Amino acid sequence: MLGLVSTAIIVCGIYTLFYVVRRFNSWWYEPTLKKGQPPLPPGDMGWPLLGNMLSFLRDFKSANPEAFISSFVSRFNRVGVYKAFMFGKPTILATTPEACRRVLMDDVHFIPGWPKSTVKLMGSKSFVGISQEEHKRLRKLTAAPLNGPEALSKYMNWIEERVVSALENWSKMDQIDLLIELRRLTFNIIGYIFIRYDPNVIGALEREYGVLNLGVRAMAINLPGTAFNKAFKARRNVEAILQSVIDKRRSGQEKNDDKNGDMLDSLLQVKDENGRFLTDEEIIDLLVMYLNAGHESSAHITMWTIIFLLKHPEIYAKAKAEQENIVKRRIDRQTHMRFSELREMHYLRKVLDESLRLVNISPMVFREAVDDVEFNGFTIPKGWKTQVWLRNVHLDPHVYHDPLKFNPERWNSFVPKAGMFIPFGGGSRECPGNELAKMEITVFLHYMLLHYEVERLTPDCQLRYLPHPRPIDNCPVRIRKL
Ligand code: HEM
Repeated sequence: MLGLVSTAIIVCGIYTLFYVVRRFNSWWYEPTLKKGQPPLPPGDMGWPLLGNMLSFLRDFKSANPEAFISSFVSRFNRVGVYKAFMFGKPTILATTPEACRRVLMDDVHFIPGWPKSTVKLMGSKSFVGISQEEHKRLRKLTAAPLNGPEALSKYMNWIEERVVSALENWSKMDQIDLLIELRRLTFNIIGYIFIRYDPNVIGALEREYGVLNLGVRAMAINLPGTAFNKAFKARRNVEAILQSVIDKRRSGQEKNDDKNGDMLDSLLQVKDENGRFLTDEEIIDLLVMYLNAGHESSAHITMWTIIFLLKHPEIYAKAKAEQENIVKRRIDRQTHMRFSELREMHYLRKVLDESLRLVNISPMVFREAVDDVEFNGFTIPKGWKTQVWLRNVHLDPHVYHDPLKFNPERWNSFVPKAGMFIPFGGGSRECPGNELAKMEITVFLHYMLLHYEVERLTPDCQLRYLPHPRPIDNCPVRIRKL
């Protein structure tokens, strides 16, 4: 009898302890709401300190990353917002088009809320760390010279030259790791736009970025051997390289031979309303961020579009036929692409949109609520991080029919409502390189489809989803000229 009682006490004790530990984050972090205020969204704040990171990492290391958000939807219904605890902070997960749109478009109540690791690696003076006013000013300075039609038409032929020469070189090699080579190519392009072309500097930077990027979505644990620690060292090396580029440019030792100047020239010359120039630290942080954001995603999306095309020969054939028709319609013997031809590539545009929808290079983007915000009968509390789950919106069967199917034809009649198609984020923080990225990828596909045959050597390779979705072997391929 005594034995039974003590067993019951131990079981109750373990159960109570488990319950207390499991509820700890809620008790500790959830604010007391004012009378009449809607409740916090439903959800699960996981374990103390770790929160939901273990299940996030488990699902994103599995073959089914969708399980992470699905577990909230199945337990708490499709309400669009859930409470959680991620990257060491109480967090709201926004998962439907309506919720994502609300957060992305509301600059008054939401500011950037990137994890500490991202801010440390990109720099507190880059877009992920500066105030809204400063952000507006620097966006204005950098976005149009990068992404506006005039800038794009200026960059197009240079990009074309790089693409043609890369494909030619790759076709002479037995095989290449497609992602690694595409990354090199896109880094050359963004490097040229920002600091013009010095192959040694660009090559050294590109190697450091390979390491830096792996730490961007990692926990900010700076211990020897962690992804964050290695990335932090790479960031220091990048800083040193960029500082020497700036020093040479300031001292006139190294002149930019293009009379129009590059982005670094603009950043060195710009003054704010009080006549203050940007400091080297500010310029370096901006460059670190732009050079990173400006090559990784474009390389990944190009690789994935090629993978999808190879998997679907009928779509490949249609995309190729469109490019052949465009070339046939040229009245002169012109061999270069024309900027206006991009607008004629209706089918390729659908192929690209479908890749962007399926790949979700950034599963989510990060904001923070600066005030209590009401959404859908719930309160998003002031000071909480808010993750906008682009990935979930794009792969949600309530939004897209048969969402895991690569089907460019879906774009024939489907016009997405606000918040339904957000591969470049949205609002004042929407990707400032979106048109440049689409142009780079389109130019690449134009030449690949017309003049090359690509064979994927390991089509069944396992995938990895963090920090970005990719085959773990970086997609070896053989490329042959037709
Ligand atoms: C297919 C390629 C690309 C994809 C899918 C992509 C996606 C994104 C996403 C989702 C964001 C976050 C937006 C938000 O917070 O609402 C972003 C931000 C950003 N992207 Fe891109 N991007 C791509 C290419 C580029 C390129 C080529 C550049 C530069 C030339 C670039 C520069 C940036 C910068 C600087 C930001 C931060 C913007 C800010 O906070 O104001 N991206 N991108």
